Amino acid sequence: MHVVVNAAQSVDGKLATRRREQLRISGPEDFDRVDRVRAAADAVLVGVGTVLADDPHLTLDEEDRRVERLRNGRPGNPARVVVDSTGRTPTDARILDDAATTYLLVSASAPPERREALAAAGAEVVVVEGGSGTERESESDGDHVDLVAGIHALAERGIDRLMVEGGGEVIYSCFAAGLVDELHVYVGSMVIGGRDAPTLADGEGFTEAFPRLDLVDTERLDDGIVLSYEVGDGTP
Ligand SMILES: NC(=O)C1=CN([C@@H]2O[C@H](COP(=O)(O)OP(=O)(O)OC[C@H]3O[C@@H](n4cnc5c(N)ncnc54)[C@H](O)[C@@H]3O)[C@@H](O)[C@H]2O)C=CC1
Ligand SMILES: Nc1nc(O)c(N)c(N[C@@H]2O[C@H](COP(=O)(O)O)[C@@H](O)[C@H]2O)n1
Repeated sequence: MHVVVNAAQSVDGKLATRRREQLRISGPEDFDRVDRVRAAADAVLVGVGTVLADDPHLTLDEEDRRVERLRNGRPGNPARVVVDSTGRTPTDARILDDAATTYLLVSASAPPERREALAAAGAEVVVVEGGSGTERESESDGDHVDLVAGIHALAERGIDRLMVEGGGEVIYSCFAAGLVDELHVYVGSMVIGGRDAPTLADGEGFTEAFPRLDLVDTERLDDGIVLSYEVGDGTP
């Protein structure tokens, strides 16, 4: 599985305001780049925090890209994935419409009635059992789906290339589990501030074994810059 993380942040590293309201950090040029990254992916994954805050759709904006995918024997839109331990995704969330397959990765603690309601609303609910650990961390408590096992379940469903679009809790967990191959960060020319505003990587935070990144590209778009990294093997 190849995992690409993409996010837009302010200069001070925030993904949104302290109120967790969706905020336009980038502009049309960057949204087009994001659309290209989505088009190359088999699935786009977010955490339930992002679904509750933004109600994203996560489909392709450009019809030409959908047509090209169909021509190549792929679904028009990539599948959508929500990491949602207890099944908090609203049944009327935009992500559950019929524009693409939507997988909800829940943990065994998700109440059966929520699983049933979400399946009835169109989701393919996948119960992720606690799996094997990784070199860094494996999480499978009530609030955290084991991402290693979750990614394995997605691979079994034919997903080879996964784009992770946030938010900060899930991005941190992906790094903590050693799953990230590429990181693309759009840095918008603004300051958001706020100690409680979500950042690119929240969660517990690292105190050692910090993931090391190789800067492989920079690109000026809109009034900001895209930084593209490959994730190193952990040696400084
Ligand atoms: N600027 C940008 O590019 C983006 C900004 N955002 C912003 O980020 C905020 C949402 O981010 P967060 O609150 O961090 O939520 P999140 O989207 O990272 O979801 C976190 C939730 O997912 C669930 N979860 C299940 N398994 C998990 C695991 N293994 N690791 C982590 N979480 C797991 C937990 O319930 C957890 O509270 C919103 O304000 C949204 O607007 C979100 C996406 C992109
Ligand atoms: N790349 C990017 N730039 C911004 O300025 C943003 N605010 C975001 N936010 C995330 O994009 C997703 C929206 O998806 P749909 O347009 O609904 O398909 C969502 O996850 C936002 O948090 N991204």
